[in-house]
Amino acid sequence: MGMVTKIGIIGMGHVGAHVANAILYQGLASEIYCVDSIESKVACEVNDLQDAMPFYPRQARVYNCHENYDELLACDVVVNAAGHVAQSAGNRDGELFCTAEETKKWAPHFQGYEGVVVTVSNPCDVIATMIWKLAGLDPRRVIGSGTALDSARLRHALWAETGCNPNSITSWMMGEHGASQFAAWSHVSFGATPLAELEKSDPERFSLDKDAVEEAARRGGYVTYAGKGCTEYSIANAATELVKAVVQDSKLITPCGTLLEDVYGGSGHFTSIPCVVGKDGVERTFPLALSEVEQASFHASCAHIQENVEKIRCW
Ligand SMILES: NC(=O)c1ccc[n+]([C@@H]2O[C@H](COP(=O)([O-])OP(=O)(O)OC[C@H]3O[C@@H](n4cnc5c(N)ncnc54)[C@H](O)[C@@H]3O)[C@@H](O)[C@H]2O)c1
Repeated sequence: MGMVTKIGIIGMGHVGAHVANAILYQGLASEIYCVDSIESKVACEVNDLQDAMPFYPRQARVYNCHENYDELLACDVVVNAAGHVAQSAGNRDGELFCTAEETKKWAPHFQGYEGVVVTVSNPCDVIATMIWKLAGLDPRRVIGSGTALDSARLRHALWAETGCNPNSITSWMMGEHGASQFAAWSHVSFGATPLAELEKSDPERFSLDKDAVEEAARRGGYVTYAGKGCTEYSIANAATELVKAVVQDSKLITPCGTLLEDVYGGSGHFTSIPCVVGKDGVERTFPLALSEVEQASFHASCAHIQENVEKIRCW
C-alpha cells in the first residue's frame, strides 16, 4: 500500500465525486486525477476532497485535469462516470446517444493505455463495448460495473425479506445493467445453504415471492432516483470495489461487465456474468450453470444490448 497508485476519474458528477471520496476513504490511491468538461465543477470537487485530506487514512494528491484526458494515461485505473444523468429521465437507455457522444470525445485517447478502465456510465454494457472498440484495448482491461450494483440491490431485497445479513447472502443479478437484467435464482444461497433447501426446511422464512424480490432489485435505482435525481452511494461503492480488486490484485469473484466470447451462446458485446477481477482486469470469467429459464433471460438481455450497440456503432 506504500506504492504510488494513480487513479483517474472522468466525470466528477454525483458518481465520480463519490468514487473519489470512497477511494480516498479506503486509502486506495496516492494520486487521483480528476477530469470533467465543466472546469468550475472539477475545481470545486478537487478543493473539497483536498479539504477532507486530514480525515483520510492515506494522504494523496488530487489533481484538476479539466478536459486533459491524456493526463490519465499514466493511471493504474481510470473510472468512467462521464455523462448527463438528467437525460436518463428514469430510463438508462434514454442516455444512449448522449453518453455515446461523450465517450467519442475521450475513448480514442486511450489507444495503447496499459491500465484498467472501470466504466459506470449508462447504458453501461453498450458504453463498455464502445470503449473497448474506440480505445482498441485488450477487452479484459475494460470492466463494466454492470450488475455488481444490481446484485447488491438483490441482497438488499433478500435481507429485507429474510432478515439475514446481506454479507452472508450470495445472489447474482446477471445480464444487462438495465431493465432486462435477471436474478440467477438457481444459485442463491444464505451462508452455505442453497435457497432451494431453505424453502423446504424453513418455508415460513424462505418461501419468497421471487418475482417481487427480483423486481425490487431491478427497480431499486429508480426508488433512489425518484427522490434525489441520481444514485451515488451504492454505485460509487460498487465501482470502488472493482478498483480495489485491481489495485490490490485480490482476485475478487463478482458479477461485472465483460466482453462475451461465446458465453451461453453470447458474443461480441459486454454484459455481466461472474468474473475474477485482479491486477489485469477481468482475469477470467466464472460462468454459472444456468437453468433453461435463466438462459432464455440471458439471451433476451443480450439481444437488447446488441440492438443498442447497433444504434450507436461507429467502428
Ligand atoms: N452503472 C451504474 O450502475 C450507474 C449508476 C448510477 C449512475 N450511472 C451513470 O453514471 C453516469 C454519471 O452519473 P452522475 O449521476 O454522476 O451524472 P452527473 O450528470 O451528475 O455527472 C456527470 C458528469 O460528467 C461530466 N461529463 C460529461 N461528459 C464528459 C466528458 N466527455 N468528459 C468529461 N466529463 C464529462 C459532466 O460535466 C458531469 O459533471 C451517468 O451516465 C449515469 O446514468 C450508472
